Amino acid sequence: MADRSQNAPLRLALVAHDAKKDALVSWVQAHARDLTKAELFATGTTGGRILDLLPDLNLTRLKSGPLGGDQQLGAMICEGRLDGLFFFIDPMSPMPHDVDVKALSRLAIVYDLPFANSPSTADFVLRGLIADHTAG
Ligand SMILES: O=C(CO)COP(=O)(O)O
Repeated sequence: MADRSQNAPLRLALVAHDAKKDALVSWVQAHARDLTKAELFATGTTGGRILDLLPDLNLTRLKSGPLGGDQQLGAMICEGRLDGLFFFIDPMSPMPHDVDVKALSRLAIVYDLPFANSPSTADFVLRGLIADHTAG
């Protein structure tokens, strides 16, 4: 994780493809207590779905994924402005913006950013990030 003050909130990105949005929203709801303390960034439609349910979260909505939101998050990764990426990818449907999906995933790997693609992995990644953050 980037070297930051223990008091600074975790900066987490939330993204889900349409078939996975329900799963991500449920996951966010289940972890709302922890996520309330974080600074959240989401692609446009995903962020809207989350804020419909949890309007008090500190969440910044970026462009929709296919309109550049994935690339905005990629830029944030390059600039060291994210501590984790929760990207629930739909492995069953072809995506017209597959290049953006690949680019975002690739940058998460290039920069060794904690990166979760499913609810069970997301549980572990969030727990690890919080433990690491608390340990300072
Ligand atoms: O397509 C996405 C990620 O590749 C997600 O974008 P939306 O949250 O705008 O649907």
